[in-house]
Amino acid sequence: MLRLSTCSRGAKTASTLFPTSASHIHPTAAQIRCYARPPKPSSFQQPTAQKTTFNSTSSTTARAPKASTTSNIITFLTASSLGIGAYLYQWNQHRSSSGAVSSNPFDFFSPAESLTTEKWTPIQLTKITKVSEHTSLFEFQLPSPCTIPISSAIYVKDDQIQAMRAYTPVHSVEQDQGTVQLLIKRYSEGQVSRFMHDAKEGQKIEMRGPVLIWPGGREDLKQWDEIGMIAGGTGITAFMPIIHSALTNPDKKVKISLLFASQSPEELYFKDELDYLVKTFPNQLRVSYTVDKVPATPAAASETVAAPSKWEGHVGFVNQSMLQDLLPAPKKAITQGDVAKDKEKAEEDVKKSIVLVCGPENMVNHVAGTRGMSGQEPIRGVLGAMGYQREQVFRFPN
Ligand SMILES: Cc1cc2nc3c(=O)[nH]c(=O)nc-3n(C[C@H](O)[C@H](O)[C@H](O)COP(=O)(O)OP(=O)(O)OC[C@H]3O[C@@H](n4cnc5c(N)ncnc54)[C@H](O)[C@@H]3O)c2cc1C
Repeated sequence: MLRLSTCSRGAKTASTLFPTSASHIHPTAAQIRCYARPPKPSSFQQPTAQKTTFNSTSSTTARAPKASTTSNIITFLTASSLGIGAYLYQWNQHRSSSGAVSSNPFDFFSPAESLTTEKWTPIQLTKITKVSEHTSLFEFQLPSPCTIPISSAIYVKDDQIQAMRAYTPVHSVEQDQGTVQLLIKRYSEGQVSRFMHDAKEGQKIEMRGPVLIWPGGREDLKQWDEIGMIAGGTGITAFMPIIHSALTNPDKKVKISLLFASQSPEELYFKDELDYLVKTFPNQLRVSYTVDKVPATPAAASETVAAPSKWEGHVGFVNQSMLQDLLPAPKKAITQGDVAKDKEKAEEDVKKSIVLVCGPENMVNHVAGTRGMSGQEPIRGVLGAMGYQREQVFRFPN
C-alpha cells in the first residue's frame, strides 16, 4: 500500500510514496523543513519621512491636552493610518530588496506559504530553457526557501482542467533552496505537459509537494555499497540528485553505475554533466548510454545531436549485454529452505546493493516488469531474466 502522509511547514515528516512493506529499504522519514519566513518587524528601518510624521502627530496631541473626544479619535485614526502606511512602505522595501515573491503585504501577520503538501500554492515560473525539441527545463522561484528532499516529486496542476501530474525536481539538495527546476517533456496528446510548454515566464503555476519517492538522502545512501541505475528519458531527473549526493559524500564512497536509455542522443539530458562527473570520479561512477536510433546522416543531426560517426554508445532497447558488466550482480534469492545463518547472510548481502529503474511505463515494464499499484510485483523483463529479485530492485512510479 502506498503511504501519502503530509509534509508541511514546521519540520514535519516527509510525505512518501514509498511502499511501507518494502523490506529492503528503511525510510528514515527525512525531515523536511519547508516553511515560510516572514520578515522580522525588528529588522525594519523606519523610513525618515514616517518618523517625522509620527513625531509631529504625537507632539500635536501633547500640545492640546484639552482636546475633545472627537479630535482624539481623529488623531488616533490619523496615527493608525500613518502606521499602516509606514508598514506597507517597509514591506515593499523588504520585498524589493529580498526578491520575495509574495504580493500580500499582510503576510507579516499571515506568513507567505511556501511549497507544501497541504494545499496548492501558486509558484512563479521564472525561466524556461529549451533543451531538446520536445523538452524544456522550467525554473521556479519559491516564495520562501524550502528543503526539497532528494528523490522527491512535486505535483503540478493545470488549473484549467484540474489535472495534476508529478515531476521530479532536478537539482534538489539537502538544504534550503530558493528555486526548483523541473525537466518536462511535451507529449502531443499530454494534458499537463502541454499546459507547461504553453506557459510563459512570469506566470504562476499551482504546485503541491514535495513527496518523497525513495529515500536517497546522504544518510540513507550510506547503507549501500553499490547502486545500479537504469534511466529512460526524463527518468534521469530522479537520479541526478542521488548521483550528486553519493559523489559528494565524504563518509562513504557508494559506487554508482548508470545505463541511460533515450530515444535519440539529443534526449540524453545532462549528458555533458554526467560525462564530466565520470571523469572527475572515475572510481565511483560509470555511465553507459543507449539510444533507440541515431540520426541517419550527419546533416540530419542538429548542433546538439551527436553525428552517427561520433556515437560511441549502444543502439537499441535495454538488454542483458548492456547491463551485465555494468550493474551490481544479482544476489542469491532467500528461500524457505535457507537455514537461519545463511538467510541472515543472504539478507545482509541483498542490503548492500540495489538497482533503481526510472522512466516511462513501457520502458520500466520492459526492463523490470510492471510495478503494479503497490510497486511490489515480482521482477520480470530483462532484470528478471538476469536473476534479480524484488528485494534488490526499486521501480520508481511513472
Ligand atoms: C513520481 C513521478 C515523477 C515524474 N517526473 C517526471 C519528470 O521529471 N519529467 C517528465 O517529463 N515527466 C515526469 N513524470 C511523468 C509525468 O508525471 C506525466 O505523466 C507526463 O508529463 C505526461 O503527462 P501529461 O498530462 O502531459 O500526459 P497525459 O495526459 O497523462 O497522457 C496523454 C498521452 O500522452 C502520452 N504520454 C504521456 N506520458 C508518456 C510517457 N511517459 N511516455 C510516452 N508517452 C506518454 C501518451 O500518448 C498518453 O496517452 C513523472 C511521473 C511520476 C509518477
